[in-house]
Amino acid sequence: MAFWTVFLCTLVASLLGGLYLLGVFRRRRPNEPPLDKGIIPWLGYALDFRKDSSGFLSKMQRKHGDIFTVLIGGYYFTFVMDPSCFGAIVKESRSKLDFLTFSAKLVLQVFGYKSDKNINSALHAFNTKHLMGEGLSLLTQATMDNFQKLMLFKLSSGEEKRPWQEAGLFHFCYNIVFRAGYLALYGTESHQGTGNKEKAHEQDLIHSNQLYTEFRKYDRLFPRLAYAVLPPKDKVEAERLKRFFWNALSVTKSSQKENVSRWISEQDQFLAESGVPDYMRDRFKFMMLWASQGNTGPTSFWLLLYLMKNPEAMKAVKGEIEKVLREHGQEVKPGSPPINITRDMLAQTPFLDSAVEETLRLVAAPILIRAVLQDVSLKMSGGTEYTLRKGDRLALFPHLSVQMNPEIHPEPHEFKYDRFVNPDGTKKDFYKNGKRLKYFNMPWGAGVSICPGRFFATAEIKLFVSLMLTHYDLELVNDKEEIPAIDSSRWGFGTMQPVHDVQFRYRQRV
Ligand code: HEM
Repeated sequence: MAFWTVFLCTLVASLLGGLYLLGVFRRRRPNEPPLDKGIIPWLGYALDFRKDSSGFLSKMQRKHGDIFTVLIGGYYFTFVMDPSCFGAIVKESRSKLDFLTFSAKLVLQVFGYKSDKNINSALHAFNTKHLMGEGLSLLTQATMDNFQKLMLFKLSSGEEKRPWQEAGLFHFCYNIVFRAGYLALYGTESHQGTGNKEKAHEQDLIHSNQLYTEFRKYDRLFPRLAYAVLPPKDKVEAERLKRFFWNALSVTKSSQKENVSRWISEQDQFLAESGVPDYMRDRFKFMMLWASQGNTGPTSFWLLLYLMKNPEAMKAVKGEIEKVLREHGQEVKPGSPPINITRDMLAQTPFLDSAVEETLRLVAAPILIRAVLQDVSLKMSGGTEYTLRKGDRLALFPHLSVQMNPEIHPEPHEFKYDRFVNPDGTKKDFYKNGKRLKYFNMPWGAGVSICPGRFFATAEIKLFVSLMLTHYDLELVNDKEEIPAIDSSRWGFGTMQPVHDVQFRYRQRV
């Protein structure tokens, strides 16, 4: 009898526990945002969210308004779509809204990197030192040198025209920008041993191209890897690719490189001094490769495509670059050396800046996530105050709530190269309901996790596009071709990618 009582109690307790975990008992409390658990226990809206996050969130916003809590794969996410309270969220103390809890899980899953809170905080100093300020000039110059190596081939006579070549624009931009960025950050082949500079240079071209090819394979698997929904065959491939990168960027291989950026070398040295084992340092470098190279190439593609589809924008941006070059005594003509664009010169291009920002507005779509460590209260612009529940996650999707919001950016689907600049070159202000907004474009995230590479990324994109416009003749193979749609399986992972490539022709001028 006693046995059956214990058995039944255990069974009931397990059943209740199971139902609790599936979210069956969760109810909306007073002052909490509307709660929507969907119809599938535990999974909730995971399938809809993964298929097309933007479409799903847009539907939820229409149904519930500017704040709502949804169940996605066992977690309750509260999405806040009202930009006027982003400031309060971003500034909330880390003891209440924490970025690291969520990101630590993700980076372990996708890069095999086990992060440590103290080390993470200490690494921020290297970002400030080398990706901003003085360090940025060095990196910009290194990137410029590598772009020249990859893109500009000297003609012996300086007279005859090179033939037209055809390629996929997305592939072309991603390939070149990835390789220039990779070589600038992770260093070039050492020629100390052989003394043969040409051979080392040749090796850099081959090696960086191989790395790009493997990177793209990983890139394609990335969203499903992050959602942990890869089928077994792709899982094996993802593991192979991880190992490939850990090995290619390993401590042993890096020691044979020269010109390694101080951003990479000093972070690595710090990890070593903090007692992080070699194999984990390799994984860290893979994570940095992903962070630094996964978005810049795709953004350059979109910018170049938007310019090629908008003659007025192309004329303004090209004219601006040529003017800056002229003012610095540089000209693109037969026999002249390739142009050299410095960080100072990049500071004199307000229309190109605006075109970059406009491109990011259209195609950069991160989802910013914080773990709610204590109950938090949040006041919306309409005055209603909500309580976010401890244990849930808070999420922002600025692409929908800010960047494509017609109240902030009229005709949000249009590319307007000068959207962010006044005719006199100063930056424009943006408003919603008559109130000036601080957060009107958020491609880089915000607050503690804001992208530390944003200035470098902008410099890379501007260098690449400037070189393409000044040294190459460019045309679309079919100039009537529409701009391809965005691949909706990648929302939330930074810059979006197109559903297909666009063929173009290019020819180096001189
Ligand atoms: C167009 C190019 C880029 C875009 C759109 C972009 C976007 C972002 C975003 C949205 C985040 C924050 C993610 C979050 O809050 O969860 C981020 C983080 C980060 N980005 Fe970028 N990024 C770009 C280029 C770069 C480059 C070139 C570098 C380095 C050279 C870089 C380094 C990083 C690092 C290290 C983090 C992690 C920061 C942390 O965990 O605190 N990014 N990036």
